Amino acid sequence: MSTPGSGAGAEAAPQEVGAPLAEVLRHTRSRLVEAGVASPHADAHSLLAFVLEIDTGELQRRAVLGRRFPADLAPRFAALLDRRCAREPLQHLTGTAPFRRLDLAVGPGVFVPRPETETVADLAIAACAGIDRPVVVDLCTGSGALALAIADEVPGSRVHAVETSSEALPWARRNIAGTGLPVTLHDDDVTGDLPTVAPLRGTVDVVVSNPPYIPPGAIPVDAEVARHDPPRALYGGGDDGLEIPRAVAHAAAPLLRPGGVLVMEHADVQSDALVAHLRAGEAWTDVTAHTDLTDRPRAVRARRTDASGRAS
Ligand SMILES: C[S@@+](CC[C@H](N)C(=O)[O-])C[C@H]1O[C@@H](n2cnc3c(N)ncnc32)[C@H](O)[C@@H]1O
Repeated sequence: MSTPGSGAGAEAAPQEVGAPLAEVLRHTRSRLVEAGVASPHADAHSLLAFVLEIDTGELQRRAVLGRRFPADLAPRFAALLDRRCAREPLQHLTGTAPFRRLDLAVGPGVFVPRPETETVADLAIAACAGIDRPVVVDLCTGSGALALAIADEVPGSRVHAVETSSEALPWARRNIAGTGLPVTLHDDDVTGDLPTVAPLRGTVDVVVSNPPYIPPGAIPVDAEVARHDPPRALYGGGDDGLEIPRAVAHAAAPLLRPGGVLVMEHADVQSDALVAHLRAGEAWTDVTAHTDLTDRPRAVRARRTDASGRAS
């Protein structure tokens, strides 16, 4: 079948002739398959639902699938489909990314929050259990995903978010304003002294982070990631990609109170190295590796010792 954007004289795509939505979905899915999109079925539903301004759930209903595509929406849909086939992230096209109970605004300049980071949020939220009005710091916040999820799910929490990228900061600001959740945003660099959060030193209950951690040589395979996630959000620095994660641990130690908890995401191959790094220092105890939903070790959790090196 010919496709929109495939040149002069091309056969009209089903949406251009007002075909039933089921047929438009099939056509969309096959274009996405041809383009090498990893999730063609889900993306076809999301794109079509987005343009029709309905829920993806509604698109599953037989009565809805039999409806004809509104011809006036065809140019917009064709343009979005072409962009998705050129491997622009779906979330940049719809302008939002779901993260736990939130829909966050995302686009060029900010990292798109990933489902696996929801497990990291779980660990941080669990670490807040039983603490009255816990103080939480999210280092390398990007869109604000972890900070906002914790503010949303831990009532009474006082959450601070740190980010250094001038391109990412406006997205975090926008999400904080859009959700109305109590998160304080700091423009600061985790590789420095973090003066903006210095007043919190020794008082923080939980530090959470999904920092950049990809080693320099490991080019992401997905075009969406390689071309559209900001390089600063991806590459962790050093031969092993752990320069920034180590800086995060270094910055977290003075912020946390004795007994406070650090939770940090990393790549599966980095688990042993990061666990060993934290165990080697005096700042941490109870250092444990945690798996994601596919059972790969993707996060480390550690407890702050007291000044004498004991867990409090
Ligand atoms: C992998 S992204 C994660 C964003 C967000 N935490 C999430 O899970 O969606 C890493 C973030 O760290 C930020 N970052 C990189 N280096 C930093 C630094 N030295 N200080 C503070 N933030 C930094 C990047 O700009 C990016 O937003």
